[in-house]
Amino acid sequence: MDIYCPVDERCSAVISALLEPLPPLKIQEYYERLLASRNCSTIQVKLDGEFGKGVYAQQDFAEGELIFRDQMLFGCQHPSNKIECMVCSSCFRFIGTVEQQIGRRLYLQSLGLSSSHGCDADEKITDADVSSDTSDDENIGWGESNEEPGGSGSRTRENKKLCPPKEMVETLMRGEFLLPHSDKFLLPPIVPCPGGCKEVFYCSKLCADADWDSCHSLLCLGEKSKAPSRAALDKFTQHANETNDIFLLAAKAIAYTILRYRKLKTSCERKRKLPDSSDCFDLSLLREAWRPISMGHKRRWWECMALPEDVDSSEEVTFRMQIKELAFQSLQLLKDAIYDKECEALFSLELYGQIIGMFELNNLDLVVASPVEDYFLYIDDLHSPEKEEVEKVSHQFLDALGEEYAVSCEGTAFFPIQSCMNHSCQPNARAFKREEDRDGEATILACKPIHKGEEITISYIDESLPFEERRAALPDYGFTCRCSKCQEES
Ligand SMILES: C[S@@+](CC[C@H](N)C(=O)[O-])C[C@H]1O[C@@H](n2cnc3c(N)ncnc32)[C@H](O)[C@@H]1O
Repeated sequence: MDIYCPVDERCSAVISALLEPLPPLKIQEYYERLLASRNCSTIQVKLDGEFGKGVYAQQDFAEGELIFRDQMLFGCQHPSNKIECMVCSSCFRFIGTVEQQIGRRLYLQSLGLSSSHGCDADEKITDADVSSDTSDDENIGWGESNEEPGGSGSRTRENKKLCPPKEMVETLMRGEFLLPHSDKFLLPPIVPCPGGCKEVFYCSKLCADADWDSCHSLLCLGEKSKAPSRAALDKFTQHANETNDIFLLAAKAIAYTILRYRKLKTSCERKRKLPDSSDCFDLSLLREAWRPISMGHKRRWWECMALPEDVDSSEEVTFRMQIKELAFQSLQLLKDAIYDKECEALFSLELYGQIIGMFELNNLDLVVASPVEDYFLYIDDLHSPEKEEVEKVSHQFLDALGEEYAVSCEGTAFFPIQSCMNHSCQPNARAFKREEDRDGEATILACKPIHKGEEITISYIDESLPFEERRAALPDYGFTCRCSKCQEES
């Protein structure tokens, strides 16, 4: 039996209005304004081609040249990755100090929370975990504090990596113990959430305020949260962490639209010198608030999701229904948490499915390299005898961190311009982070010379695969490739 969502029925006219495509000229104008606001004149988004929107070169590019960097609209770090590294929740730069990054990870590792210890990867980490008094040292693989750091007599436990003394890890976390040469790898400070939650941190007040205004004020679990029910929000977040973090992105998109709608309405009322008509719904303002999301290529999540390999095609209908039910469960939890009467249509299963489908079809992996890696590589490059001296201090931490000593920040994000780039199995560009790209922006580089006017394409898959394998990989993106290489090879 299909799922019945009463909001779908009540808000059908508003939902249709929000999903109605804009005329091509309006779409082009939107991207012209977006690119102008970012001072980006090297590219253009047009609707000329075979596959809807596409990105086109406005100048020649040499091989290897930067074409553009794209600021994300919504992004999140994978919950399990939050254990491994601490980054700004807005721009995804690493924050704090190299010592704090190492100390925090060793501390959480000792609690058995690090994924490298096979713990539940989706376990929620809060500042409270980091600062809690762990009196039960029996469960922890600390080295004895009175021994030489990393000395052979240190106490270890089965399946635990050797950890430096607990006191040393704690002083490292508190910034009281400095590693040699760490001053060459300075990071922005840790700025707490303005709402008082211990779930997110920032690199600056600017990032904290921007995220608060954009969506976090409605999704914060702290005391100053504007969410109507923090308890319900907690349940929603737990459900997303346990099932699929794509729901966290969908919540950001909905919170963002509600907050934009409220701001637009307030400024409109001020301009018109109207009294505060707080419950008078204005469809044109909701459409305006929704515009950045309306631009993304969309389909319903449960319809566009590729069938996993372990699901037989005879089970397809059941599988898609289960996915739809999962989305409905998540939506009910979100609705309990941040419901807004005027924006009720955003809590319809139809729009929720379309938003998640948009992330499924367009998202790019978010990867930011770790400064901990830079630090240990720098130490490795030092010359004797300084290298040996420094390693006496640094190696105990490297050993304790283990093989995966420098985990990158990993997550998923939706980028407004990059998501307009079509796929080709012979692409002329690629999304690739250079050494200097240390934040969450997408970086698009030319991988061949590109001439002004040419369409800029990337490959969504490994384009070196043979035709059949490429064809098998693309259903994840919901289409069959019709690029010139595929047309020739088919
Ligand atoms: C990430 S979007 C790219 C932007 C999209 N053209 C738009 O209008 O928003 C991916 C979608 O574009 C279309 N597309 C991109 N590359 C294609 C290709 N090589 N062959 C066929 N369709 C393609 C498919 O509909 C695909 O689901």
